[in-house]
Amino acid sequence: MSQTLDPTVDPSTAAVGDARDAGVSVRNLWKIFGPRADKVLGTPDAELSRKELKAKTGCVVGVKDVSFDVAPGEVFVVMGLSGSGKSTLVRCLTRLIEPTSGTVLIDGRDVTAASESELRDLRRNHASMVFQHFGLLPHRQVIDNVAYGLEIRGVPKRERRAKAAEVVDLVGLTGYEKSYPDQLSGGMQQRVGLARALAGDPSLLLFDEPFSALDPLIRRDMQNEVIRLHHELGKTMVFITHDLQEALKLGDRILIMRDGEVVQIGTPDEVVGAPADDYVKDFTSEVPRSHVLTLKWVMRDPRPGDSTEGPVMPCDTVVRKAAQAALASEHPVRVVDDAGNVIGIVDDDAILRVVVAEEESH
Ligand SMILES: Nc1ncnc2c1ncn2[C@@H]1O[C@H](COP(=O)(O)OP(=O)(O)OP(=O)(O)O)[C@@H](O)[C@H]1O
Repeated sequence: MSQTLDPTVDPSTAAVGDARDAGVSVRNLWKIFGPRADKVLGTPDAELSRKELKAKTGCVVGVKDVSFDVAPGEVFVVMGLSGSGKSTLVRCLTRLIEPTSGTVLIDGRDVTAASESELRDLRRNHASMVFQHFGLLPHRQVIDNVAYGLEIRGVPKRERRAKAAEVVDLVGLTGYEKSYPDQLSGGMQQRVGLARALAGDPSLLLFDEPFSALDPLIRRDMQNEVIRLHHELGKTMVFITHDLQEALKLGDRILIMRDGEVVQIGTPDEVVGAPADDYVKDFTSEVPRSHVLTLKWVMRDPRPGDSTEGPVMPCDTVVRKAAQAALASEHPVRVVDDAGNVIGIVDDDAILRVVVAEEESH
């Protein structure tokens, strides 16, 4: 998909000035719920575990010192178990929940310093949210649900209907413009929610577990829909899920949260190939590695006597995709970087080790 940021740069130490080019930039974000929450920060209590802090002060840490950047056009997934702080984090981005401290920039604009009217402008025109519960207006037809945000903005009827028709078409709902929400299946209602979010042409889409309540097959369709829309529109997306498969499928990078904190930020292959700790390892243990790991993870250094006749493949080729051609060739695969330089060699047994280990774990 899009270009990812350099994972070796620790976002918590990168200068905020660098963040102006990011689609979203978050620095040292905290949200503490409870009485006198703002008194906790800057004291040793802030270092307590979530459980200890709750016992001592009655406050709950929703988000704890979180920093990250999302590149323009990137799909950034926030993943974690229930209660890990995902919803709080994404709501802090547009201040639907007021952060206790920290900064958030969206398209270079400082959200944390924005006035009420600037916030309204941000939510209407720049950052749209898609929720699990669609929040559709039951007495309005699809077309008017989709156009609702434009209506609030004061866009004339003819213009907003034309724009709504365009996005209804984009999400595959042509023919249902005059239907009412309760005449649609869950998946179709979610498409209306998507269309509504897209109607204002925001640069950023925020998804809060939008597909969790859908049947698995419909859910897969909707994930594919998001991928297709991303290819077509290239918008920056922050997508929350507790489902690792969904995270791996959609994310250019994944942020894994636990108890309000960041445990790891990485590309899907980094999260599966080099989990930051046992928590991430547990999460990823069921993942079919050949579907996620790229040749970069299984190649060895080139040696002088290596055959130069094997197939050439880019280092970001997923092992499963490489397997057939690799195993069919008598010569090992030559792995190349973007410039076409051979940076590694993949022998058959390296491929088989991944594939066989996967078979054994199932
Ligand atoms: N308004 C609130 N007041 C007090 N505590 C809250 C509030 N909202 C959330 N919390 C707490 O903050 C923590 C993070 O909650 P959050 O809803 O962000 O997690 P989540 O990862 O999105 O979970 P889920 O997947 O279940 O929605 C939880 O411990 C939750 O109980």
